[in-house]
Amino acid sequence: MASTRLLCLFSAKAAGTTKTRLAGAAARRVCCRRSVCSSPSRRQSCMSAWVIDQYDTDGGGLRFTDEATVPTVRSPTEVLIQVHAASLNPLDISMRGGYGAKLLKLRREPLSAMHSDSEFPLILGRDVSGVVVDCGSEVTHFAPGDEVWAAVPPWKQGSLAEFVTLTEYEVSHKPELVSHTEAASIPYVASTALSALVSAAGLCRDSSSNKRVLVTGGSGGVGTFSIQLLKAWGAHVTVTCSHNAEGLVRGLGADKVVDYTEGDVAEQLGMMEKFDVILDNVGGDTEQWAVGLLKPWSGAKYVTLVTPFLLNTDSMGLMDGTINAGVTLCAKATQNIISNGVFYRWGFYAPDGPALDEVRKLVDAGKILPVVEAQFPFTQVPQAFQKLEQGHARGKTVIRVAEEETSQAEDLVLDVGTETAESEQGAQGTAQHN
Ligand SMILES: NC(=O)C1=CN([C@@H]2O[C@H](COP(=O)(O)OP(=O)(O)OC[C@H]3O[C@@H](n4cnc5c(N)ncnc54)[C@H](OP(=O)(O)O)[C@@H]3O)[C@@H](O)[C@H]2O)C=CC1
Repeated sequence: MASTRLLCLFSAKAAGTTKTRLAGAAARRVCCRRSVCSSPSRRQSCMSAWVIDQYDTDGGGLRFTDEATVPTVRSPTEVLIQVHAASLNPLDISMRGGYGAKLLKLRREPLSAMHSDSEFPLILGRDVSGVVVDCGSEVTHFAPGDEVWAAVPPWKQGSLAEFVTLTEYEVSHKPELVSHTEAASIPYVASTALSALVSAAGLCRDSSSNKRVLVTGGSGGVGTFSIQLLKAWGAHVTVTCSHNAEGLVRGLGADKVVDYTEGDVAEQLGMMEKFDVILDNVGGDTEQWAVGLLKPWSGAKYVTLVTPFLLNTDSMGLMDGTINAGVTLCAKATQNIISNGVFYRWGFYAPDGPALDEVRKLVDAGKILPVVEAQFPFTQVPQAFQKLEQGHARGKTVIRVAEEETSQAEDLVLDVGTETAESEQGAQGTAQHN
C-alpha cells in the first residue's frame, strides 16, 4: 500500500473554528496546563478528574474535581501513566447510567483508602494515550518517560483523569507518527475489533486475504477501525452506513457501501455475493436478516458486539443473568449451525497490550488512520458526553487531558464542504488511504 498522509479528521468546533482539519503526522510539543510533575518522588497526591458519585440515567452526574487521589503502583507489574488524551465510547454513557454495574463491581478492587466497597467516586474513560511516570519492580517492557497507549478495562478507574494505573500486559508503546490526541481514538475500539475479528470470527492477518466481510455500522468507532484493519489484512469489505458517511468509509478502504437509510438494506445486501464473516456493530433486529447473508455450510461466522449479557446481569443478578445469557447464546448458536451451518457468536472487548503492539505497526505504516470526529478540552467533558449522546458518530470523540500544542504550519486544512456543514461536529469527511 502506498503511503498515507491523512491522519485525522476532526471538527474544530470545540476549538472555535468552523473548518475540519487534517492534522499532519508531524511532531507535536506537549504542554501540560496543570502542575503535573513527572517525577514519582515529587508527584502530587491529588489530581484533576471527572467523576460520578452515583449512577444517573438522566444524563447528568459528571463532577469535576481537582482532589481525586492520584493512583499509585500497587503491584509489581503495574505502570502509572500520565494521561495526555482520552476518548469516549458508547460504553461511557451506558456506565454512567449503571450499565454492567453488578458484574464490574465484582472485578473492582477497593477504591478508597478506607477500602470501602463502593465504586464511587468512579472515573469513566476507556482510552488513554500518555507517558509512563512510574513502574512496578517487575515491569520489563516500559520505563518512565515511555509514550504509551492502552484501553482501560471497564472494571478499572478510567482515563478521564490526569493519571491512570494499568498492568504491563494492558499497555503498549504508542505509535510514533501520531499525536496523543490521535492515538487516544484507537485502543478501545481496536481491542474490541481484534477480539471480535480474531477470537470470535477466526480471522487474522494471514487468513483474511480475499475473505468477504460485512461490517454493519461502519461509520462509528469500531466500524472505522475494523474497515481499515480488514483492508490491511487483504479482505474484501462491505459496509452499511448512512448516506452522509459513504465518503468517509470509502476513504478508509471500504469496497462496497450500502446506505441503510435508503431502501431495504437486507434486500440490497442479499443481491451481493454471500459473506464469510459479518461483524455487527448495530445489533437489534440486524441479526434476523444478517445471518442469511453468510455462505452456508462453509464455516462462515456472524459476530455481534451488541449482546444482552451485562443487561441481563444488571436486571436478573449475576447468577441468573449469566445463565440466561448463556442459554440465549447456546440456543442461537445451535439454531444457526443446524439450519444454515453458520457460527453465531458474541464479541467482547478484551484488554490486550500485545495486540495493540501490532496495531501500532499498522498505524506507523500508515495503514490505519485515527478517525477523530470531535475533540474537546478537559474542561468540557460534559459537552463531549452530550455530543456522543446525539449518536451518529463518525469515528471518535477525543478529550485533550493535557493540552497539545500543534504547529499551525504543520497542519493541512481541508474544507469538506456542505457534507460536513449539516453536522454540528462535522467530519463526515474524506479520510483516505492514498
Ligand atoms: N461487546 C463489547 O464488548 C463492545 C460493544 N460495543 C458496542 O458496539 C456498538 C458499536 O460501537 P461503536 O462503533 O463504538 O459505536 P458508535 O456510536 O461509535 O458508532 C455507531 C455507528 O453506527 C451507525 N448506525 C446506527 N444505526 C445504524 C444502522 N441501522 N445501520 C448501519 N449503521 C448504523 C451510527 O451512525 P448513524 O446513526 O448516523 O447511521 C454510528 O456511526 C455499540 O452498540 C457499542 O455499545 C462496542 C465496544 C465493545
